[in-house]
Amino acid sequence: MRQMIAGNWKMNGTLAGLSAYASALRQGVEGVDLLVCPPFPLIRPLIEALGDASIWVGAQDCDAKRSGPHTGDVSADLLAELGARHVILGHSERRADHGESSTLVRDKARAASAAGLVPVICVGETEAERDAHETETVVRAQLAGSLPDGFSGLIAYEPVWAIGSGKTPSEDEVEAMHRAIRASLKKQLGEAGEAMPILYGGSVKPANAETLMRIPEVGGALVGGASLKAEDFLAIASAAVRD
Ligand SMILES: O=C[C@H](O)COP(=O)(O)O
Repeated sequence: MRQMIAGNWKMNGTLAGLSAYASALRQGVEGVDLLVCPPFPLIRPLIEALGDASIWVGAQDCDAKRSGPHTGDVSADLLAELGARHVILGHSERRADHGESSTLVRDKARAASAAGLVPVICVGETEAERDAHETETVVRAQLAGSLPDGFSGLIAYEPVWAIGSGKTPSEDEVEAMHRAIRASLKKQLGEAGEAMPILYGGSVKPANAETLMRIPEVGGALVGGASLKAEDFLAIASAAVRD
């Protein structure tokens, strides 16, 4: 199955740098789905800079409510109107920095789906939870709490300790967690859980992408730091499995 390589710029990127990035990305990579999630203000300019290239643009968060007196928040409906196609939800940085619970993530996923966006829901254990051998329990609980009934979208497994650290789990560990997530998805969603893409995220780089993308049940990557340089992002995409 075609893999998805998604870039999460986090709080990085500039308007001034968009044109060069988009030109480089427009060279593209065949047979792989590409998604770039810049900060909110860059969504529309990036869509325009990418023009007719088959590259999706998404957001890094949305609010759970459709509209109203919520200063500083951004609705899923507005993101969809801007042309965003996906929205990352429940990233560990949102869960940690903004105290987002799985219940809130679930409500955001509902709002995103209602607006026609494709949610990419993130789950993953901290280093302390891993050391306490609680990885599967934590991730199962996050899935149970974060996915609305009838959820349709993607999952990203991101061990928190692997994010931006240069460390990754072993291939066996990644495979075991992706299989555990698949089992949870089937249990929660039935048939819909069987084919739902499960991305891996956490220190994916051009040097390790080929190894990671060939692990069974890995449906692509959610890339942070390495998505900021178009050449690195494309190198990772080149390592993805073709359809
Ligand atoms: O959303 C992306 C992840 O947090 C991974 O970030 P990273 O590739 O910089 O480790």
